[in-house]
Amino acid sequence: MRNQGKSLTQFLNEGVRQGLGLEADLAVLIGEIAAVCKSLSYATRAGGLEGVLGTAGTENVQGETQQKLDVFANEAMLDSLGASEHVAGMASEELTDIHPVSAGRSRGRYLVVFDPLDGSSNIDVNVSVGTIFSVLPAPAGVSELAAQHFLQPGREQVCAGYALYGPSTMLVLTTGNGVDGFTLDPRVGEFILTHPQRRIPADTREFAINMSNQRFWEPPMQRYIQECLEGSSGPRGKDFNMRWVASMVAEIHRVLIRGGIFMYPYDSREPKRPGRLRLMYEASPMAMLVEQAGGSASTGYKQILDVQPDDLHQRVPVILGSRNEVTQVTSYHTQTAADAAN
Ligand SMILES: O=P(O)(O)OC[C@H]1O[C@](O)(COP(=O)(O)O)[C@@H](O)[C@@H]1O
Ligand SMILES: [Mg+2]
Ligand SMILES: [Mg+2]
Repeated sequence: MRNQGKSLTQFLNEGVRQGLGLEADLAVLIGEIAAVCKSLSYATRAGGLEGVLGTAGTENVQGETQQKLDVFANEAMLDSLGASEHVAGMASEELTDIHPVSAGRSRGRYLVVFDPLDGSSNIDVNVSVGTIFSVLPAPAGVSELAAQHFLQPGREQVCAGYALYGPSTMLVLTTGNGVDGFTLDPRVGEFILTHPQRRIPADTREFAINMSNQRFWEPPMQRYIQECLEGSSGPRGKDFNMRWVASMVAEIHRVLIRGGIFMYPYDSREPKRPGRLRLMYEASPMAMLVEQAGGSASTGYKQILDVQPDDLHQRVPVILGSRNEVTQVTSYHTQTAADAAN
């Protein structure tokens, strides 16, 4: 077994001391988020032993069936971060409305938005799941926190990250200074820096998309995937590999480790819904991580981090990962839009 590296606590303390834009109260908040993720890792690991598998028999605001672990993870986040003096309020995939935190004390400086358990269709089949979080500045001097205070574009995030509950548990985060990955050492119960300053290679031969939706995609996406499938004998002149885990956390982790492009594009299954993934607690935090690691994140028409949310649970098309590949897809969108305008 290898020796211990730097712990998350040491890393955060150093970040604050070096004045690299990491404020002391944000560092404390990140430590608090990490602590909840640790407890969720243990719950996920216990699986059937603790009776956490299966559906909860309820639906969330989006009409999706909640798994027991969705509910448990949501409550764990609300309970733990509700006790933080740095949090003014929270919003979650599993809550219809915002969850203000104040109760008799001065309001914290941050809003935390999260997907408490991402990939919940994978829980019962023992495949990787995770927690995605986004930290935004809280408004100063408002008497009552409202949903509109959360509706900030991803560029405003002061921290974004995820915990991945896989063969090992990892915490991957950015505060705007690159992307660092930590592995939970189960022997000491600490997150240890194992993947400092990740960089996503600009080129890739690996794509991730749910191919079962192919007939519902727009022409630029049809073209891009068709060309990937044609491989070395097609216009791209190279063979591609495909992956689909159905846990965004696991897909983005793969992209951060070895490159690739991940897409959940617009599709016409439900025309009023501009995509499957949620902007505020799936797309935006992942887009910040990917951009901070040198990759790119787009809806096809604009950078995800520039999308102004108009609803907490807003959906958005997502195309992110290796920079040159994302550029290839967006160029097809731009071209189609230009052709339609002429
Ligand atoms: O059903 P599909 O198309 O495979 O959807 C998979 C996508 O849905 C999600 O699981 C949605 O997340 P939740 O489990 O938090 O609802 C993403 O992680 C993933 O990319
Ligand atoms: Mg999710
Ligand atoms: Mg979820």
